[in-house]
Amino acid sequence: MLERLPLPDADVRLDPAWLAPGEASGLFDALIDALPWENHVVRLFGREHASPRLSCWIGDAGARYRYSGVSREPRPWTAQLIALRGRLRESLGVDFDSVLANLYRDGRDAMGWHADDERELGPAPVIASVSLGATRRFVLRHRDGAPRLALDLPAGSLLLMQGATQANYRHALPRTARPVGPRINLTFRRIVGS
Ligand SMILES: O=C(O)CCC(=O)C(=O)O
Ligand SMILES: [Fe+2]
Repeated sequence: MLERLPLPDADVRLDPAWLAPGEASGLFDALIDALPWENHVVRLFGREHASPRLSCWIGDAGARYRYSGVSREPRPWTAQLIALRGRLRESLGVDFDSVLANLYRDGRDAMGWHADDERELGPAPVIASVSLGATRRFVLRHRDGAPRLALDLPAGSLLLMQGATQANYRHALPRTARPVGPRINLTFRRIVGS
């Protein structure tokens, strides 16, 4: 069951057990082999850095997307991701056209503070985030500085961010010194007007 979290100026919902444990681990094993994981290079203050994770952008042929300032053509859907997209349509009534897959190999891999507020996603993006593998902490912070909220995202969890969430909050997946195994996160998105 998706439960709405007590965050003002946002609409964030969490189901910690959206997938059964066996389904989540089967999907993790399938995706780690099936997806063409890449180490994207990001430009920061004029310098190029390998981003601290592997990723892969998948979507319908028309779902062009700008990411780190570069317009990307998506990779084609895999059978597992088509099935998962269908499950999300049933659960949420939302038809996603693309998914950004991230692979955090260990606790050194992370994602910095950002909002998924690219123009392509429209004024009130709906983002469905499915986590597989190791549990990692996810943090949200209001653009005013507070409030902030930390959540653990276990394997099989579904986190939904919609409404004014991206306009008013940023989120991140911090590094951790704790020994943690690999984690896959899938953020399903819908490109408005594509
Ligand atoms: O790994 C996560 O849980 C967050 C990923 C994320 O924020 C993104 O892909 O935009
Ligand atoms: Fe994000």
